[in-house]
Order: sequence, then C-alpha cells, then structure tokens
Amino acid sequence: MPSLFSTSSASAGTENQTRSFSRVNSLKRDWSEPEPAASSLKAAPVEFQWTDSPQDKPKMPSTVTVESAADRRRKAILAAMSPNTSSPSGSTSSKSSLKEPPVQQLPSLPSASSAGPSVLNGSSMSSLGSDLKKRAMPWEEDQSTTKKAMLQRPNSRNSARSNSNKSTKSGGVMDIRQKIVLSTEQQKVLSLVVAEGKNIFFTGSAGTGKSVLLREIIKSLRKKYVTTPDAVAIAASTGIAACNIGGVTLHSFGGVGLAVDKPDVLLQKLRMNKKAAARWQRTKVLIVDEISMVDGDLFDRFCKLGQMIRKNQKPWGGIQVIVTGDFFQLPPVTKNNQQPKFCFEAVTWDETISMSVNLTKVFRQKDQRFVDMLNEMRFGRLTPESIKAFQSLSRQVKYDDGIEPTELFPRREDVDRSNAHRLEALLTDGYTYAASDTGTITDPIQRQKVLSNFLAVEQLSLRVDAQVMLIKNMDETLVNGSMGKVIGFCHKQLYFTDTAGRWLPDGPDGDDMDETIREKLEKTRKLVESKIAGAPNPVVQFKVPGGGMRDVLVEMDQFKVELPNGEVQASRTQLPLILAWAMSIHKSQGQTLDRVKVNLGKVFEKGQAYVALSRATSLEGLEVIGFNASKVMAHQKVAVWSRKLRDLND
Ligand SMILES: Nc1ncnc2c1ncn2[C@@H]1O[C@H](COP(=O)(O)OP(=O)(O)OP(=O)(O)O)[C@@H](O)[C@H]1O
Repeated sequence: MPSLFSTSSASAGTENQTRSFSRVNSLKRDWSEPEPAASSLKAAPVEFQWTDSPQDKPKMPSTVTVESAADRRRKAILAAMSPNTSSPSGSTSSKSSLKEPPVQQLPSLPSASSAGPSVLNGSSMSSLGSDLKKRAMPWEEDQSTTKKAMLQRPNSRNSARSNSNKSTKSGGVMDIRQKIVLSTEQQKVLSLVVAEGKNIFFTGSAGTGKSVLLREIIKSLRKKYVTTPDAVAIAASTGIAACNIGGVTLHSFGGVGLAVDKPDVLLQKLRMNKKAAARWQRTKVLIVDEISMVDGDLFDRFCKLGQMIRKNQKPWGGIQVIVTGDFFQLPPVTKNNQQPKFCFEAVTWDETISMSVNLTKVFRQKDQRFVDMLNEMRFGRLTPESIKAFQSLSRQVKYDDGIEPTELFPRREDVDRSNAHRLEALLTDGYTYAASDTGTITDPIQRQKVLSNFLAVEQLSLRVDAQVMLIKNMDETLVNGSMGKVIGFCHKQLYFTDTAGRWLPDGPDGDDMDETIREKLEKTRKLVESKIAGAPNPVVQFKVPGGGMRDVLVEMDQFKVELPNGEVQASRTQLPLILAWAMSIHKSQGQTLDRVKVNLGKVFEKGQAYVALSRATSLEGLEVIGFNASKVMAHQKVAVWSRKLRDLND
C-alpha cells in the first residue's frame, strides 16, 4: 500500500543530531543542456558537518497565494535583503564540524503565508528549523487542498524551459486541486468500522483503494477517540508496511518479542513488560495492515493473549480488530521453504472477523483489459490471450521527458547495484545527504533493523539528472510515488520560481527589475553561497498528474516508527527522496507507478510477479522482460478460500 509517513514537530531523540553532507560539486543544469564535461566537474569531495536541534524541521517548499505581480515580487525581494538578515555565525569550511548550528537568517518574506517569491524564511538545512512545524499525518492531510503558485513573473527567462504544466492557468495561478472521493463501497466499509464498530477484514485486488480507505479509517478513528489517542493502535505485518502507515510492526505492538511461545508463556512475558501490558489494556481498536504477511499462528497467539491480559473472553479481549491486505500478494515469510500459514487459516480468524469485504472497483488501472489480465494473474490462471499480451510487453518503451521506467527487482542487492551504477554514470554534480537518526530503541542492532525499514536511506547520494521518487505525500499532486529528476541544487534562501512555479536558477532578473534590487540580490546570493555553501537542497522537477511538471526545492523531513502512546521508537530525518531507476518488489508493494520495467526471470516467490506488474497504471507504461506463465504463481489455498469472499453488492 502506498507509503505514508508521519511527521512531527519533535522527535524523542536520544542521539546527537549531527548531519553531514559530502559535497561533490554544486551546479544546476537545465535538462535541455548537453551534459557537462566530466573533467570540469570532478571536484574532490568536501565534507560539511554541523549539528542541529531535534525539533528542526523545515517546511516543505510551499507554493503561495499570489498577491500582485511586480509589486509583490519587489516587496519580497526587498524583504529578502532586509537588514534583519544576519550572516552565519561561522562559515562551513571543508571538514569543519560546528558545535552550534550556524544561525542563518537570510532572506525572509513578508509573512510565512505569503512566502511567494521563494526567498524563503529562516534557516537552511544547517539549522534545520527551529521553525519545525507539525505536519499533518498522512491521514490528517486535507484531501482537497488547493495550491496556488507563485510569484508573478510573466517574462521569466525560464518560461520556455519545459513549461508544460497543464494545470497552470493564464493568470499565473496554478490550481492543482485533485480530490479523492471515497467510492460507495469504500464509504460503506468506513461506516461499518467507525460508526458500527465492527471487526472487519477488507481486501480487494491491487489498486482497489485499500490504502486510501485505510487512511480515511485512521483519520476518522482518531477523531472518534480524540480524547484517548492511544486507543487506536496502528500496526502492520512488516517494518516497511508499518513505516508506510506511521505505525509499528504487529510484533512490536505485542511487546513479547518474536511471540513464538504458547499464550500463557507470552502472558508472563507481557506482564514483565509494563509498557506493553498497559498498551494492550488501553487499546480499543487495533489496525493491522498487509495482513497477507502475518503468520496465522501469530494471529491466534495474539488473539488469546488479548483475552488473557484483558480478562475478557471476546476475541482479542474485546479490542476492535480491523485488518486489511490482499492474500494474493506477498505471503508470510517461512523457514526452509515451508508452506505459509495464512491468517485466514488461523483458528480464531472466523470468530474475530465479523465481516469480510471485497473491494471491487479498481482505481489504479483504467484499462479494463489490463485489469482483467492482472486478475487472471492474481489467481494464477492466465488465458492464452493474456499470456500473449504480457509477452508483447517485452518491447522497450521510450519516453521523451527523460524519466525512465522504474525497474523492479526481487532482490535488494540488484536494486542497489543498478541505482549506484546509473548514478555513477551521470558524471554531473551532486551531494551526499546523511540521515540523522534518533529514537528510544537503544540496542544498536535492533535499532538498525527498524531503521532499515524506512524507505528513506541512511546516505542519499544525488546528482543533477538523477531519477528520484518522492516517498512522502506533500499535497495533491506531489505524492508518495511521484517521479522526478534532480535539476540542480539550491539554497532555500535563493530559491526563486516564476509564475508557473518553475525554478529560476539565476533568480528573478526580469527587465523591470531596478538596479538597486539587482545589486542587493547579487550580494545576498554571494553571502548565502559563501557562508552555507555546504548545504544546498536538491531541486527536483516532478512529473505531476495530467502530464505537467513541477519544480520543488526538497527539504529534510522526518520518518518515524511510533507506538500508540506517541513513543517514537525510531526516527530518521532525511530528504524524502530515493533513487528511482530501480526498486525492490518488496518496497514497491503499495506503490502506484506510471512507468515500470520488470524482469520476471528473477522472480522466485508466489505473489511477486503479481505485486510487481500490478504497480503499473497502464499497459503502455509497463515493460516485461522474460515473461513466463510458470512464474505467475498463486497459492492455491488462497484462490480456494477467496471464493467465499463477498463484495458489498452481493
Ligand atoms: N476513491 C478513490 N478515488 C480516486 N482514486 C482513488 C480512490 N481510491 C484509491 N484511489 C487511487 O487508486 C490508486 C490505488 O490506490 P491504493 O494504493 O489505495 O490501492 P491498494 O488497494 O492499497 O493497492 P495495493 O494493494 O496494490 O497496495 C491510488 O493512486 C489512489 O490514489
């Protein structure tokens, strides 16, 4: 399901917040320019280090409401160069390590809400935000936000640069409203869960909006239990899935380690773990995502454990249980090739789940033929026509906007190798951004394990032209899964855009700008560049729905694993980007991708081929190498069991 991460104003950090960036070089490059000669760009890596406070959190580059054209821009530029601008406390030099964050109060706009000309207020990444604001959890985000862009500037020199944003209106105001309205069946499930308090399992093939619905459910339950927030526990089968919904793994929720013992032994363990025992007592609703990967025996053990610790004979001790996932996707991990035991095979499944709902409307793919082919594949029964159709997808698809299909691999090593290889081949300028990690888990091995589940990586190397994917929802058009290319690096204070939201790498310098402003602007630029040269942010040109592109200055964000009581077990502050020439099938579960390439020759697990191919939104955007019907495997017992499922129209 789509990855969704939580963001908060402060982390329960226990660790030093040192962040380092190694700078390879810094330049911007227009996509249309020829690649710079390698020789001119090979600077020795330079290390920059500074500390920042844990509550630091930059706002994502916000687009703003337009005030008026020239006046507005003039006002903002002047504000950007206002005397309250102070220079950094110390310059970041090569290999320097700063004890205090370099205070950088460069250009600020008239007000935060009118951050228009993108000479944005406050600190750079070097002082990552005393202005750290609590950003809404994914399910708290307003689904109908309208973003309006930017500084009015009709004669932008960059206006010719791939200015294809179809959502830009003539007045220079970009209305990118895109509303998701729950379908009738999604609404019914929401009501059954929230209003009627039913224990529900909702499923559906890939792309039927299970994640979208889950987000709404979480949002509504949080409202319902607003006075007791820890009444709603959010968990998932795997660390990656848990990170995707801002929850914890089911094991972590349980608080009894691997939970392989009998329930009475687990009860003793739980009583020793006071925090976990209290959690079980306080939980009123438990959400479990990606249920297909939860082992059936674990489901039974936790059901009994709930009864015992809560002294209540109802399943799970009376906790309302909501589970979702698709059993045709990835199964529970087993040892020595043993047959997995699915949750629907658990003894307590039927008594726990009062209603199973099968969502039927597929949103991800519009083409019914493709939907049918995927459904055949889901059940592992392809018709000769579908086999032919899949085989015909072995052609190479060319795109003219420079964004290539993401190649999905079953193994992580292949992903890392492929991305590293592509990055090295670029020979353009770039930076490496190191994450800063905190959290309450002190055991380094355990902690590393949890952190490795974040999509956000420990070290992110980017170069101009690198293909990246956004791994957080920012707004309606910039969502987890949005693909883009790095088009340059820029300090937040020097980030200017035109009316259409296009980045102006050289700043606003239209014909109507007077000399004094131009000179002041140049001075500001030099000051910023000389003082905080180590920390420019990447500027990414993202592809947005409808075929347009959107430039965004990407800033650090926080990813965390949080227990229902708000305890942050692990958190990572990193740019919400990953290299996206390649991705693992495991991590792709939940993603919606317009351009996908899959080599099925390497697929080894039942459900893997289905997960991989069903990420694609269309047959046109799907490239399949080595298609072999025998690779399209489904667990027979899932197929048999699923026949019992009813949709809400039955
Ligand atoms: N009610 C809706 N209206 C419009 N679009 C929707 C709706 N529900 C889901 N979508 C869109 O459909 C796509 C797939 O949704 P989602 O990821 O929630 O499906 P899923 O069932 O969780 O898929 P998977 O099982 O493959 O992870 C997303 O792009 C999502 O925005």
